[in-house]
Amino acid sequence: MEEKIGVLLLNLGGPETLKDVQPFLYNLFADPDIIRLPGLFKLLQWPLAKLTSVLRAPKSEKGYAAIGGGSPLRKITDEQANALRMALEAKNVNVSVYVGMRYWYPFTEEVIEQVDTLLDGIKWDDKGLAMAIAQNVDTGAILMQGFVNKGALATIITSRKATFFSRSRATLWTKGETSNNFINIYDKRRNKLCVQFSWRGFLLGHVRLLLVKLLEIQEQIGSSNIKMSNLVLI
Ligand SMILES: C=CC1=C(C)c2cc3[nH]c(cc4nc(cc5[nH]c(cc1n2)c(C)c5CCC(=O)O)C(CCC(=O)O)=C4C)c(C)c3C=C
Ligand SMILES: [Fe+2]
Repeated sequence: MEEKIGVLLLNLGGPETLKDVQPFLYNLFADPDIIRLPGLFKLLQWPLAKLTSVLRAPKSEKGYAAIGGGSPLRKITDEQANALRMALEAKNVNVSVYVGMRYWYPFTEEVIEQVDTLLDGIKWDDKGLAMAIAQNVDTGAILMQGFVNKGALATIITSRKATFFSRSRATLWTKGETSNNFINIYDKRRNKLCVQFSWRGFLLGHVRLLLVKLLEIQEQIGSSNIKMSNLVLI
């Protein structure tokens, strides 16, 4: 059996939007490795983390607003992961590279869980690719059709943005990286947008499966929660 190597790049994470700043600071201050209180004062760790994060958030938000509205840490770390993945693939190393963060998304624990299950369940073609179609959950309209490799899929999981593998340029590209018109992927934990993955090689064999998937999604999150902007990546 071919050896498979997984590389997990660990970083701390940073708030991606201004709304993330206070909960991010809470995660940071609640960690005794960052702020350690002696003896019984330990019991105050969480209330103090809450208080200081709320007090500090407005000033930090101003700082983040000045640099584009969020931390660049995740983008930089994702880019490092992609560069590493491509460099190892160029050396014919069968590798999957992931990013996990300690204080913000993608949280390390989640990444480990999701990535394993998903990547192993996909039938990759002989070039390591699978067809991916982004579809509006509500209207059924196909928005985007492309190919993904393991790297693109890992990026989708960690960045929550539809990312494809460009066969002509042999690189990953995230839809919207120049236009800012991203296809966002649902994250149950934040209850934001809707996503379901299912991967098959052929578009035609897909339609029925897709309908089944849609029904499943509606059952899972309740049709009232599905907005026009909700997308499904199949
Ligand atoms: C009491 C204040 C703070 C301590 C102590 C502190 C220690 C500490 N922080 C990191 C890593 C990060 N901190 C980040 C942002 C950040 N940290 C604080 C405060 C303390 N950090 C604030 C208020 C903020 C928000 C930004 C700001 O307002 O200045 C980040 C995120 C960086 C990003 O890209 O957004 C990281 C990462 C460590 C490792 C550490 C002690 C070892
Ligand atoms: Fe800090």
